[in-house]
Amino acid sequence: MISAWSAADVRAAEEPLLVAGVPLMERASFALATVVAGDLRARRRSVRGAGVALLVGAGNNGGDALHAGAVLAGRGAAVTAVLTSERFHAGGRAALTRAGGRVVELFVAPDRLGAVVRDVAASDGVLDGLVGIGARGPLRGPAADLVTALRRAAGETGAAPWVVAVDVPSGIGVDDGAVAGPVLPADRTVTFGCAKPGLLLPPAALLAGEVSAVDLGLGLEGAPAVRRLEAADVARSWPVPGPADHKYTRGVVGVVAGTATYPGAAVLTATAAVRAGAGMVRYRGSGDVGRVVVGARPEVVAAPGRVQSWVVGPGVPAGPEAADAGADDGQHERGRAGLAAAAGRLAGTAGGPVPAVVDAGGLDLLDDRVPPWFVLTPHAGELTTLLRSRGEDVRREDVDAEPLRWARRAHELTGATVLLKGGVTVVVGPGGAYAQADGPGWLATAGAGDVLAGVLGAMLAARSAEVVEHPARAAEVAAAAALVHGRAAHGTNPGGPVAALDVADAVPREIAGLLSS
Ligand SMILES: NC(=O)C1=CN([C@@H]2O[C@H](COP(=O)(O)OP(=O)(O)OC[C@H]3O[C@@H](n4cnc5c(N)ncnc54)[C@H](O)[C@@H]3O)[C@@H](O)[C@H]2O)[C@@H](O)CC1
Ligand SMILES: [K+]
Repeated sequence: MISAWSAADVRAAEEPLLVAGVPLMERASFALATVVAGDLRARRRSVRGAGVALLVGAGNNGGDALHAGAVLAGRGAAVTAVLTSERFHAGGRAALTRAGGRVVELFVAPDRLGAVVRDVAASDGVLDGLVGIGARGPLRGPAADLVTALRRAAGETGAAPWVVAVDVPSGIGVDDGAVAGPVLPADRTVTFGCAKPGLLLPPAALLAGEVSAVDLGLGLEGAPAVRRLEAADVARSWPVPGPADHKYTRGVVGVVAGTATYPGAAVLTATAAVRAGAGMVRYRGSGDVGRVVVGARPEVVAAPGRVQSWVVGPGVPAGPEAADAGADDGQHERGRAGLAAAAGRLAGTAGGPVPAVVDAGGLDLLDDRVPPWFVLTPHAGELTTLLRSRGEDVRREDVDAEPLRWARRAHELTGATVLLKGGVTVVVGPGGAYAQADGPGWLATAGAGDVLAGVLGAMLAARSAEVVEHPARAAEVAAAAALVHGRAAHGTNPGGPVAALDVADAVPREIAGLLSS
């Protein structure tokens, strides 16, 4: 698991160590230099003679870059620091100069920007130490001008140098992942003490490259702001069936999905649930769709009975007009019944509440407040509609710009656990926030969301009572489903296009791989 703490939590954890005289900057900058030296060796065989540019801001982030630059200069690199502010880390500058590095004071000669940009762009490696966790708002002043000019140069020539971000790519929203101004995209981020939320959250996470954390022994306490599950976390909590298990202990998934015109979503959802290890999949939607589903997956039972998680809505049209016009094949009514059962409100039926996955058209069927063991799985457009229906003045662009904020708002407004689909999937529930980046861009294809809903339905059914009793678990299970789904997409055709049904078909092999590694 990767855990990210807020800037304030990191500062609070650093404080006692600094008071005790622990040389945190020395440790951080030496580790940074070691990583950069490794990259330079991998890219051009040797550190000696490599051209390294340091982009240096006013604070300790610039100090880290200067000290790391001094270490690299000591190993024979040709290091140039570009100072963007009249304030800079004096000790770092002195160390760099002693080691033979050069300093360019961009802040006293802004007219040199063009020449500086050419030199930086031609270097073998760039360390971005403009701002770190002390940043206030988007980059401004000479730092912003420099990054803007470097981005423009990269756009014009198509050639961008290797960029290592110091602690974070300068200018990202450290705590919220926002990108409100110019940011130099990094190939790698070397982060200190622990990951920061902005390194996991979109859109900033997409600018961080590969993230490596340097352990500073910070002793962070309390819950992290954002987590990211890794394969081992998912494997550790996977309910591997034992000899005493049977289909009801494995979990039965009830599915209401698709319409007669669009039965594919139902096939994909049911297939994914079967493939993810459901004890049984019960199709509870319209009869016409049910025949298609059973034709595709003979394991599916199209009859009433016990259900341990519901999946409601994939491929079901949204909007009351659809139901009025009969275009929903009566799926809205069946979906409502499934959700009432999941909430434990269905009169006359045995069994208590069970988890539910609510997707696409199912999102229209929700009461104002729903239990936290309901996992809503909207994409950004659907989340916008959901939020607007509850009085929020929000546009799709706002959700794209701040996915965590708006997923959290939807959680607060509905009470549900919210899984916001995207290149990075964000999950917010009573158990906290997760950000998963497991799937390739190729996964953005029709039907992929139906497969995710089926995988999540099976995973919730297997943990049905546990999730209802401890709803904080719902977010973790949802994040785990995103991981399985994303990795299955990689697995089905590494580096190339994927089809949704192929992703579902790759799920069993992916789970076996997780469990055996
Ligand atoms: N506190 C510590 O003990 C450690 C801190 N470390 C480094 O120190 C960093 C934090 O240092 P600081 O607190 O000095 O803060 P930063 O270096 O992140 O930046 C703050 C400085 O940048 C300027 N600034 C703020 N917002 C700006 C903006 N939007 N545009 C342009 N300039 C802006 C401010 O004038 C301020 O002087 C961490 O990110 C990390 O790199 C590491 O050396 C590890 C130890
Ligand atoms: K930085």
